Amino acid sequence: MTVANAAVTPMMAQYLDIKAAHAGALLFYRMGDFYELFFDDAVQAAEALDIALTKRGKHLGEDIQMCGVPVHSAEGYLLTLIRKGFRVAVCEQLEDPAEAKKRGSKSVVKRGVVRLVTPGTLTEETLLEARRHNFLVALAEVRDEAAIAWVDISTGELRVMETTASRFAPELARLAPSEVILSENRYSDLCDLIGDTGAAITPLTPASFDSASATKRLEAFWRVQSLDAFGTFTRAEVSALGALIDYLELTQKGHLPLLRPPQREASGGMVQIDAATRRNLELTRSLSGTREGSLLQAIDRTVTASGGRLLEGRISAPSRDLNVIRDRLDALDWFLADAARLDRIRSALRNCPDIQRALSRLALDRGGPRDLAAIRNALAEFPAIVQTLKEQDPSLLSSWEKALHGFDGLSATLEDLLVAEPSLLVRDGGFIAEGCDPDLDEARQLRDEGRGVIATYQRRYADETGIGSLKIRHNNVLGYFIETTSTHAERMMAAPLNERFIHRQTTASAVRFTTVELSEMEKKILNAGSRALDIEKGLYERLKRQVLDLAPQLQHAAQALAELDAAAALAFLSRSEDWTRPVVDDTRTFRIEAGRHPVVEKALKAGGSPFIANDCDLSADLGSKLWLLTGPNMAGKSTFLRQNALIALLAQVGSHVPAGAAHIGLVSQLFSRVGAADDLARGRSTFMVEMVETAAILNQADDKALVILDEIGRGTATYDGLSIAWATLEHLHDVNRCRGLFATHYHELTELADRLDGVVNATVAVKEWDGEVIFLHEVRQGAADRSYGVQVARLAGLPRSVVDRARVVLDALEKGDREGGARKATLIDDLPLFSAAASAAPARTTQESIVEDRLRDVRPDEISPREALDVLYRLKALLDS
Ligand SMILES: Nc1ncnc2c1ncn2[C@@H]1O[C@H](COP(=O)(O)OP(=O)(O)OP(=O)(O)O)[C@@H](O)[C@H]1O
Repeated sequence: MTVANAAVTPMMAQYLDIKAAHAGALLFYRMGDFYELFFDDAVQAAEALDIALTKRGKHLGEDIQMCGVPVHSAEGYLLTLIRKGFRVAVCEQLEDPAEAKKRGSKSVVKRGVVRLVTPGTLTEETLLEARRHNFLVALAEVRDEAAIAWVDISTGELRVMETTASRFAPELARLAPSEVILSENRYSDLCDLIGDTGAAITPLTPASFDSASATKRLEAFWRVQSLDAFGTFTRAEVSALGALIDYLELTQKGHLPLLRPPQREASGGMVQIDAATRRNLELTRSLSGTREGSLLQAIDRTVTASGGRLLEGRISAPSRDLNVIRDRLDALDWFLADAARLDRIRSALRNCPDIQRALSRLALDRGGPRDLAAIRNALAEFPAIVQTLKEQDPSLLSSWEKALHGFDGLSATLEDLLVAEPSLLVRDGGFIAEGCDPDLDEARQLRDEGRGVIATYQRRYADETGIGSLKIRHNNVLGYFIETTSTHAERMMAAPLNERFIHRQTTASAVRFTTVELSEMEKKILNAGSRALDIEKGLYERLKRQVLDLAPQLQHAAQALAELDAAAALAFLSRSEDWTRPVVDDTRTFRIEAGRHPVVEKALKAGGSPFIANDCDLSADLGSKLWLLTGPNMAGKSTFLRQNALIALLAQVGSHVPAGAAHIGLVSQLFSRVGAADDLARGRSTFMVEMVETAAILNQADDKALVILDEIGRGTATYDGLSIAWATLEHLHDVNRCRGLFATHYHELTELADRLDGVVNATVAVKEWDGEVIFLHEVRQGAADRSYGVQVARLAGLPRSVVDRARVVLDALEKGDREGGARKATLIDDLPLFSAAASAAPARTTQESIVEDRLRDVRPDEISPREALDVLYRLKALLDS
């Protein structure tokens, strides 16, 4: 669209044209050293960034709102805007303003959008989390087929998976993308589902998803005759991949990222875990949404960012392939076998910067000398790593070792040419080492000598004028200039000094001059400086080309480093936390001896308390095996449930496990639910959420599933809840025939153990002593005798009157239950409403018992009179407390 409006200045016309083509984004319009925003963009950005909103001129009679950010600090502002859900079109000047002037004084500098910054297409170090992937996901459907493709352009990873639309939600939960693209036809149907993941949603026209043109687009992108070179893809998969490439072309404006060929992922290859289970087990994020408190955080010992990203991916998608699991376990054991070897590899890896992200920035032309140095520094560690891996045995390790060869030439060139700590940006120069290029050395010498000469000028001018405070300074507007305070202005501007010193500027406190020789020397310095920079730029381009020529090999090597790091980190973890290698096979065994919860154990350890290990056996040759766990609140039921799920998951990640021994028959699906938390944001009640989630399990779990249900049914009236829990257990047992753990406060359910084969009662033991519960955290066979809720409430600090009253009500209810429904009502009616004080007697007994207990330990014959007095005071204090 061209704006033909006489009242509009040429620059404004250009702005409006560009803005019209990028309506959905804030337009960062480059003007000199600033990115300026106008109109509504300015209003939104000023508010989001908390910067000043100003006005400049008028457009169609209205003030033009405006704000701006300096180019050199634009990244920080971009980050804030992206985090707040904006997308930004970066519009640069495409020519030197001098060029524009040549076309006439009114000509506008050519400008164009060079990049559309969106959450899923970031590459800058400052905009990304080092240890997390930044996925852009495409959801595609072609007739009955569906597919999901995802790319992290900051690492080059590209994958695609055939799926069904009903599995979009769990896959999105696994990938936790920053941005999801989909056809605008499906926007309204899928908007909520994607919104739940917190990702930005970008609808595109259906043309972006057209599978026929997608094939051509993909073939052109990888310059191949046919996609068959990468495998066979369904039409939906091609559509999803094509849409990703289309969107990258749209956002990257000609700078295409370095992507590895698409890899197909089979959904059957990994344990299926839905969003609620992930949340509930706090796999990579805790319930509060942060890494803190998650399984990942508790076990991540990787020393490189790419190793960290790989581990997160593995925890999110444990394998169901026995060969994969065994290979990973073998690699881990190889590291464990030799402590020195493990430490050697980890210290070499620690020095390896993130090659994947450096490469991606170089390919997109957003890199700089520091990215070259990152690759150089990583390459320098390769020989030591290869040397260590040479002692290998496991097959996985030998393939990693092979990936690290073939970089000697590149490594030597980077070592020779780059300085130890180069600048971030090419334009800052100074990153090429001395002695590499005679022309560069000469230009630098001239420039530096010139600077030295200027220092001698300053001394000379001070002598000549007799002004000791005279200085030669430099700024971008005037270049080099001579400056004196205004007190000397008159003398400097009168004969004879004014013949030599040419006046340039007067400011409030100073006057500025130049001389012919100073201007000439400045020209020389500038010429030499820009010549040096040009030479450096040329060398940078050459080095970049050399690196990018080896990009596929470097990506492969980077992947090997990440794999090595993940294996070594899990070995290190196993060694330091005393974990064991699990047996994983294709049976339906599930036997864990002395299992622990890695996160709870870590928290307890920090507080100096031990974690009580527990066994669990859900092995079943045929049919179902379910443990029904009863026990008081706070006894450790939820911890026990989760620890068994996590141990199975870790085993299938290919990790050792926090247990004395573990034998896990492959788990296909993992489900974990807790009697619900409210989901008010989506307008669903506690109970509704609980039932929707339970329904999902009952409809999906197969006989290889592991199901963990924690107090299902608690969100409604007792008898309704009990009946639902009862029927759910029966269904899991008879229909799903899965392995599972079911924690409940409904003691009536324990009767099911007599009726259903394969249902076993277990309880978390407590000791009751003098009206107090003591948690033993030991899981034993059998059912809990009662729930101790009132005692636990007391421990929580409920007022004594309330606890006492609760005890009276509980007695009445239990008595009523024994004597029949009608009798219960009478008993409750009979309860004296204000008798809490009267019934406080038992509590008093408790206090006296403690005193008695202490007294029993006192040996009067063995203590001194002084100690006896102490005991007396302490006993008295106990009585009064
Ligand atoms: N095996 C264990 N060894 C030591 N401490 C444990 C163990 N299991 C649980 N705990 C401690 O007990 C606390 C309560 O555990 P958990 O939440 O699992 O109990 P719960 O029985 O599920 O309680 P509720 O029924 O109230 O939900 C934990 O925070 C932990 O500190």
